[in-house]
Amino acid sequence: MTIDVTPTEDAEARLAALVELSRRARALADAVVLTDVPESEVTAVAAELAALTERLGALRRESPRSFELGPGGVPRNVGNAVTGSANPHALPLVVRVTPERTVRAELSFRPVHAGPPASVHGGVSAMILDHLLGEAVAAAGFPGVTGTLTLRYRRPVPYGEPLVATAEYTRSEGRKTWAEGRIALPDGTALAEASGLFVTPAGWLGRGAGDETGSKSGQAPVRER
Ligand SMILES: CCCCCCCC/C=C\CCCCCCCC(=O)SCCNC(=O)CCNC(=O)[C@H](O)C(C)(C)COP(=O)(O)OP(=O)(O)OC[C@H]1O[C@@H](n2cnc3c(N)ncnc32)[C@H](O)[C@@H]1OP(=O)(O)O
Repeated sequence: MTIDVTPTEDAEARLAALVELSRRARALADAVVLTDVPESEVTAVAAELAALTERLGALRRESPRSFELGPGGVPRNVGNAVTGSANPHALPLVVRVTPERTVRAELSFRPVHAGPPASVHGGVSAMILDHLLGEAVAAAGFPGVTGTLTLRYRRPVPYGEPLVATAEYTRSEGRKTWAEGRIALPDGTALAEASGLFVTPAGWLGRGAGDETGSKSGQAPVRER
């Protein structure tokens, strides 16, 4: 796990530029899957993209940004595949912890997430629920990695429509913690439901979630077992 020192203002400005780049890359990806322009135009755009990719690759990190402390010591993960504002693959999902320490995210899937006709790929729904259940166990003070994840797909998940994903901690036993969650229509109709078992790696015990010291993280500390 990489923990950066508190960033400077310049680093924040550069991050804001990366967030904007990622936003535009997402719009590009949706345009790619929906475009109906002629082949010559597709080929021309592909050539421009190759040049842009080369420019970005002129200076590369070894791996995407991971957990780090943002301004005020608040942990963030801007490179994450689900929540990362600086990752074009991410929705990005904005997860809120409720006063009851359950978690909730409002989301809308995009054309790039298509699976069966007019609906979202089941693996994409699973990815979202995996993350949300992981947030729920972390919010309860039992952060961990996914051991098992079980999905029940009740109805097709549409893209382009407002949806709500929620999850909550259910129980804990030693280093194992269980959680449940669902993706639903705004009226609460469940479309996909998940239950999962998360395991706290032994090396995480006694530490704060999101930082090495347990201080200033703004997250629940890893609970005593
Ligand atoms: C410094 C603190 C930092 C905290 C930071 C947290 C911040 C949180 C903030 C924001 C939330 C973010 C949310 C993220 C969500 C996304 C999650 C993912 O996508 S995770 C990627 C996919 N999952 C993997 O890659 C796991 C790969 N597997 C492993 O690493 C190991 O297998 C691991 C850790 C799961 C288990 O390894 P062992 O060596 O610790 O396990 P052993 O000691 O054998 O088992 C302990 C107990 O767990 C059970 N167990 C182990 N693995 C299991 C499994 N896969 N399924 C069911 N049970 C399992 C065992 O049966 C045992 O149970 P018995 O104590 O005997 O009752």
